[in-house]
Amino acid sequence: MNLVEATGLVKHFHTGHGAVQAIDGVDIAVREGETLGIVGESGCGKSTLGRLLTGLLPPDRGSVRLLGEECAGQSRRALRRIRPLVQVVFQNPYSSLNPRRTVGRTLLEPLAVHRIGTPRDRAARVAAMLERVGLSPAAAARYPHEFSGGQRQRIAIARAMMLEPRLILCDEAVSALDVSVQAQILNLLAEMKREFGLSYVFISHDLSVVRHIADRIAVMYLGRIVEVADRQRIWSEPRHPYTRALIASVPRPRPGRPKPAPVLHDDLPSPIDPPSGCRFRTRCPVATPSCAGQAPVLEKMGADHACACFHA
Ligand SMILES: Nc1ncnc2c1ncn2[C@@H]1O[C@H](COP(=O)(O)OP(=O)(O)OP(=O)(O)O)[C@@H](O)[C@H]1O
Repeated sequence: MNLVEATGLVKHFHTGHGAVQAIDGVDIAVREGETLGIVGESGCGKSTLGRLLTGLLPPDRGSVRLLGEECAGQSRRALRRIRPLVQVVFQNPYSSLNPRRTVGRTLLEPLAVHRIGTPRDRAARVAAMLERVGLSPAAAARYPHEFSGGQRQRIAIARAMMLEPRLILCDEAVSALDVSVQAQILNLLAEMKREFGLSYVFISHDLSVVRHIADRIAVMYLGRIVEVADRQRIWSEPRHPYTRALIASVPRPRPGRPKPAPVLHDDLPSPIDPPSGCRFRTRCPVATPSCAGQAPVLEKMGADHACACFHA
């Protein structure tokens, strides 16, 4: 079953330089209990898509159905009912936690806003959740600056869990952490998913991170999904030249070997004036003149695998 179903999503941001085509024709679903990874270079539209899929941002066009309910075009009041089911963990726990509030107050707040439980129940829930994420209940009396980066991300996860959500958007949630701490947080997220039957939309520019946590991976390029498949298939049988380039650029340290040359040399073209037809064609090693015409659409390449490339 699908927890989220998005079709025909378009989101442009109007700036002094023109309209940024952040999302331009995306169809994607998030299945119940899955982790959907979204990867792509910085500026491809990952965060915008994550915010659209979780109802945090309204699309210009298209539909987002969350648990069967249409989010697009709904009033704030109507959205308030489904909001608690969707929570977010951002990249930077330093800025996403209020430095002037104790951890306990931060965790209590969502319960108080939604009038859940008595004050005593709420305090017990906070203590239990702190323990669940690997912190002491005594952490409730302390302030964010007293914790390390990894601990703060545990607090952010605890806060996201307080309202028993069905879906958590993790936007570069481990990108600011050291590799060993990243692994601990990824393990915690995986445990929480199993235990609470959660789904995640997991956004990262780092394919090697997404590979560890995602069940399915959607690869984005300039506002569009160019390939989507289960994680093994994306890794072992990538069909889109952009996916191949991303995989080739994942560093695989081999002692004594020189570092490979970068695969994606040029910068991402401007999302204000993207290339016609296939948007990747200006950087693509297999592009032909016909790629400048029609834009390729996602076509089925096998079970649970789709790719938008004329040469796939
Ligand atoms: N509020 C906004 N106003 C104007 N442009 C925006 C806004 N939000 C995003 N953009 C632009 O939309 C495009 C997609 O941004 P988005 O943050 O979704 O990409 P991303 O892949 O998540 O990149 P990053 O990893 O750098 O956040 C970028 O060109 C960005 O500058």
